[in-house]
Amino acid sequence: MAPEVPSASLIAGTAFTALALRILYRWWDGSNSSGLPYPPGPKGYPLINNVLDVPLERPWEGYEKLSRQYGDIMFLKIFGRPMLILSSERRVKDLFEKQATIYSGKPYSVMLNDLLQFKHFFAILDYGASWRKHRKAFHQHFDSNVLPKYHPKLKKYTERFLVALSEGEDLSEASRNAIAGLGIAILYGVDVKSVHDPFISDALLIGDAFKAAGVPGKFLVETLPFLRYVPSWVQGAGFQRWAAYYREASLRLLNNPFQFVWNRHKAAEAKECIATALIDQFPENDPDQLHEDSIVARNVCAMTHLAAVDTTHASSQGFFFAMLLYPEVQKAAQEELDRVIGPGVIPDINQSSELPYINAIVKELLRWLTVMPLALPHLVKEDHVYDGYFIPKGTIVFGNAWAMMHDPEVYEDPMVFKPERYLKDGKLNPDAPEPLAGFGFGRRICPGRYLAIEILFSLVASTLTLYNILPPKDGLGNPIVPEPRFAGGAMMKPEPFNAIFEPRSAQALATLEDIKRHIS
Ligand code: HEM
Repeated sequence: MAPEVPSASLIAGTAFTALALRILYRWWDGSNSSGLPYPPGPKGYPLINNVLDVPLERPWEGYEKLSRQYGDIMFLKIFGRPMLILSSERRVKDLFEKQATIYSGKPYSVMLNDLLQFKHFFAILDYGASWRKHRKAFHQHFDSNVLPKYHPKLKKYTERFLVALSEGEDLSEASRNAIAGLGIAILYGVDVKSVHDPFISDALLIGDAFKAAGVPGKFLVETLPFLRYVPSWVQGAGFQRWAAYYREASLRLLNNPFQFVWNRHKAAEAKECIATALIDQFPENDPDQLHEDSIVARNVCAMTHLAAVDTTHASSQGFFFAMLLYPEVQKAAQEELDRVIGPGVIPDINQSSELPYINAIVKELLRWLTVMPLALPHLVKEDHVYDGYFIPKGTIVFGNAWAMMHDPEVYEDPMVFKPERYLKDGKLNPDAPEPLAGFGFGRRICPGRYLAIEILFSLVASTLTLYNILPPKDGLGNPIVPEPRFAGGAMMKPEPFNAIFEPRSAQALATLEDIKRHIS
């Protein structure tokens, strides 16, 4: 008997089911409309795809392990959202650099942009005309050729740090005060002495929120955006209450310091700084343009404030921690300082080229403690075919900076802190790899990297000139050397630790006394 002709509704039902199954299968098996495969990656499950493959704790290490199996370009999907992990210089160059027009977007984050309202000063997260204006301002104020004008301030805040150590202040707080104080002075021309000053405290608060929100997979609302409409009183909507708390600080950070300087500048009472330089460029006779430029200027200051402090502070903590674990590195550095500059004499930042070992310590610090191990994600702006693979528009791309800077093929004994790897015949080796992946990639590379390196150089050189950095002792007088343990969400830094700062010599004490006399 001939089979019955299916009714119209049966056809529609069957077609719908077939289509749904096909979509599900594609989601699952990795095929796509281009006919080309996605880059290799773990298979995952229908609907949730690779959710179970995503490492939430120390994700950089988890992805590095996965990439040993799947390769240096690895593709995953999270609830249908494509994600790419690049783990080698070659892949980073090919995509972030050579295809920069496609690979320089920033993913839209519901938590960051909408719930925390960071979108105001994260207009920079977009990749368009507005971003170019922001980026131009960053270059104008942070390229290496303009840094000398900040050197007197760098010296002043470094000296405050050295004195704080001599007075037994908490190491982490002292270095944060110095770095944040320097940032505020450069940006807003204001001298703050403590992280408890409201000029700084909002930035620290926002930094905490940013670090939490930056962990991929931390908030379900990123994957299921409709959750943003759930009212905060609903059971399980703790993320709404969390966001409301930080939202207020984000608006204060954006507006208050800048407005304060603008008002003072109008009264001719502001000190010269980046904010006043930006204000001076405002087109007074074009209200629309003035409005737009004033938003960019606020964003530039707030964004820099936020981007500079926690990162550089985490790196500085990495240095003090490394000195406890590697006393021989400390000795070698002090030998160079005493020989080239003289005992108890703090080198000027302009003498940097005479101190290859100190420079090598800074390089090794940036590699060993990769503060931003997965840097920050980029977004693919259009479909792209690369090396026979299809990479769809909307893919979120991470460069695994940690994996690149701990690749044993490039850095022998990658877990060991070894400045010598950058030296040859007592000089910096021009053929040694540059460990800069921790500053991100391509057109989005950190514009503050030159300043960060100068701050670190200044802290390293001056501290080692004046102090021996020693582990604390137990009741029997035995040194307690900390375990090399690093805390990390989106950012990596050593777990809290203690260190003793012992003035190295009579000359060092005399220098400290001299600083105390002239410091303001
Ligand atoms: C050790 C210290 C620092 C580290 C490890 C660091 C790292 C990074 C990373 C990984 C990115 C993302 C790059 C990308 O998307 O590919 C970034 C962006 C940025 N950094 Fe830094 N940074 C540091 C210090 C600073 C300082 C001192 C400043 C300011 C003076 C600064 C300002 C910025 C800004 C404005 C961006 C956003 C650039 C954009 O999206 O176009 N950073 N940084």
